[in-house]
Amino acid sequence: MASDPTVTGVPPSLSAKVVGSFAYFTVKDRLPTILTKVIDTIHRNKNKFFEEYGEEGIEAEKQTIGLLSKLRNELQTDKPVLPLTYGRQDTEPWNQYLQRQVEVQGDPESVSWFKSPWLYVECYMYRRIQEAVWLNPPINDYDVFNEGKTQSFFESQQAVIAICTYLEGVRKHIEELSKNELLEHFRKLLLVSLWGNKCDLSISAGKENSQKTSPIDSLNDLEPFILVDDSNMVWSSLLSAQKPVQPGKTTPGRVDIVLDNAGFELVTDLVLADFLVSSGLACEIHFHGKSFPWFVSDVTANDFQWIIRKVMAANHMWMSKSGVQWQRYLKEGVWCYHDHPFWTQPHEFCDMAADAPDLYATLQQADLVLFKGDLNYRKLTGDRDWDHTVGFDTALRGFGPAPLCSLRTLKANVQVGLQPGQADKLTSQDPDWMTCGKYAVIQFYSPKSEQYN
Ligand SMILES: O=P(O)(O)OC[C@@]1(O)O[C@H](CO)[C@@H](O)[C@@H]1O
Ligand SMILES: [Mn+2]
Repeated sequence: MASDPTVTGVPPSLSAKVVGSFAYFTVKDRLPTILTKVIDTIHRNKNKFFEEYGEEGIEAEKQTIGLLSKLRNELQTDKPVLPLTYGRQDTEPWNQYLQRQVEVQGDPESVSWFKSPWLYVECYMYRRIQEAVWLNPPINDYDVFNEGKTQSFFESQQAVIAICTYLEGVRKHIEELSKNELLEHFRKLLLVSLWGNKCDLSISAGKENSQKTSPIDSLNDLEPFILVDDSNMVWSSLLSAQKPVQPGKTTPGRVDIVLDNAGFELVTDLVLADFLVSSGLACEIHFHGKSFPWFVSDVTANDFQWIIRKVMAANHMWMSKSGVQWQRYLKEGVWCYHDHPFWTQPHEFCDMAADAPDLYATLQQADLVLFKGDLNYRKLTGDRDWDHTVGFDTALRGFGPAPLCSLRTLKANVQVGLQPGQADKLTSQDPDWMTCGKYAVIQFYSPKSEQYN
């Protein structure tokens, strides 16, 4: 059975019912803005739908916009959350989750947009956007967020070139590197992947948000903004995953990366993954993405393949060489991409073992799981009003399929694992520290934690 949100000792979920909170402003302003942009995108593509599908395309465009306008109205007038109607594999779990909320909140009327957990209604909005698209063939495989994701990649070209060039430099000398040099490169590429998370399009409500400068050069300046840095434990977990195969020879472990955003952030993740394999720190990388467009900029299978094709086809030697290598890793099965419906559901991750046991079992096979981004952090910690000094392990509430690490820039007001006084100091310096995207954490937890202390 999934976790009961009323359990004593567990703080309440963040919610728009707290007027003036970040959740409140998100539901009141940011979500309707995102919905309006989606409607506008579909409308702008009317001619394209006509060219592809004739009158049927126009009709589908009209119907989709009708459903999305209705959704925006439900949100803005704080209507109860409605069950999903379109039958997909995930419809039943979504409707069961609604039922669970009704039980917790008392009656269906109170499970409304402004009165329910923020995490739940925000995820629900993306699922309803997709329902509106799925219900309207022939445009039912249209990705309403595609334009922003591809634009974010093209606008980050210089930064992509910079990190691919850096990667090539490391790869060339990889055999000669000392352990300390390897550690230094590892930490740099971990940080590049961490700061890559600044480039999401949901926090900016779809407004352009790309990387313009060289990410390697900015690392030193960004160092003071890392509030928790467990990178040494991540490194130790990789070393202790090395298993002896014969005297003097070891084989590295498996790393899973739970991806967040497409565009520049995805490139930083691929570069890190390439480094882990080519340095012998990992033998296999499993990427986990979303099975439909999610939170504006999250990676789907299409985005994943598209970006590798684009990097391969680039007009820059080291960039295209990286792309060719990544394609090879995929072909050889050294890298693989998975999606699972659980990633596009509203559950806290402490529910995963009960509600998606197959996914939990998959993650248990990893030696290290990297969780990218803010939404994953919210789900790791249940998006609850935790005291900032509560331990990351406590906030995980039993979730721990394998040693894991969150690489996250702060864009929502949940943060655990800080030192006493640290949050107060930040609040006095920078009242928006939890939501402005300027700060970051590298937070590690291992179910076998004694090993890393
Ligand atoms: O998970 P990501 O891409 O780092 O961030 C997603 C995000 O921008 O969307 C939500 C705000 O509406 C928050 O979870 C977070 O701020
Ligand atoms: Mn995202």
